[in-house]
Amino acid sequence: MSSPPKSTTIPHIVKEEVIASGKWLKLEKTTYVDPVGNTRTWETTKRTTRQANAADGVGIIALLKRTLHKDCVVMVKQFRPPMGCCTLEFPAGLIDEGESAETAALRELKEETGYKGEVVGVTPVTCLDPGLSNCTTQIVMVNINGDDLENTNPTQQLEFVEVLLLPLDEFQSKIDDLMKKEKIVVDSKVYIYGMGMSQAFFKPNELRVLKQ
Ligand SMILES: Nc1nc(=O)[nH]c2c1ncn2[C@H]1C[C@H](O)[C@@H](COP(=O)(O)OP(=O)(O)O)O1
Repeated sequence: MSSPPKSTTIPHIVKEEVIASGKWLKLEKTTYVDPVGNTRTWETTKRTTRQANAADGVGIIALLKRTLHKDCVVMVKQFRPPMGCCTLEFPAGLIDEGESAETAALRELKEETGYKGEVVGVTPVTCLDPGLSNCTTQIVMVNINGDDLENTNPTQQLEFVEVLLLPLDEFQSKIDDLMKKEKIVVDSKVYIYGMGMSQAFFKPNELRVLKQ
């Protein structure tokens, strides 16, 4: 015998109480009503730095294009305190006050890698880890003319960030090689991009036979 259907409600936030706050982050107790009308709580982290009507930060998929070279994705390796080890990530950073995602992306790319790029696309605001935090990002696609004089000997402004160039057509396998060689954790956006690239390069027709 099936149980009677529960009434459905539009889930919504009731209140947000700050439990702890630091310079960069705060922890809140979020009280909300769930889809069946029950009032519940959730532990939520938020950045204190978010600018009005903007994502918290940008991630940058930067493609270095040079004559007689394979196109390479510009990656950064750095020690990340929350992980307690080095990570492999797309260049990224927080959006400053009054900045657009595009401007923040070109600024962060220059700071972290030394390259000067040109924006060719930008995603909508996307969430990063919605079970943990309200943190959002916009991913900005950037092309870098590696033949341009200003990009032939790039000088980064952050000494603790190592720049790695990974060929686009071997992106996933180069990452797998790196992970075998050293203790490094790969950002999930990066690995998923690699899986997508492998699909596009090596199994481009497989998707067509799949039903929606
Ligand atoms: N959660 C954080 N804790 C900190 O102690 N400091 C933090 C946090 N998040 C950002 N920052 C600091 C570190 C940098 O000095 C600035 C700017 O970071 P940005 O380069 O924009 O972003 P990432 O490259 O993603 O660190 O903020």
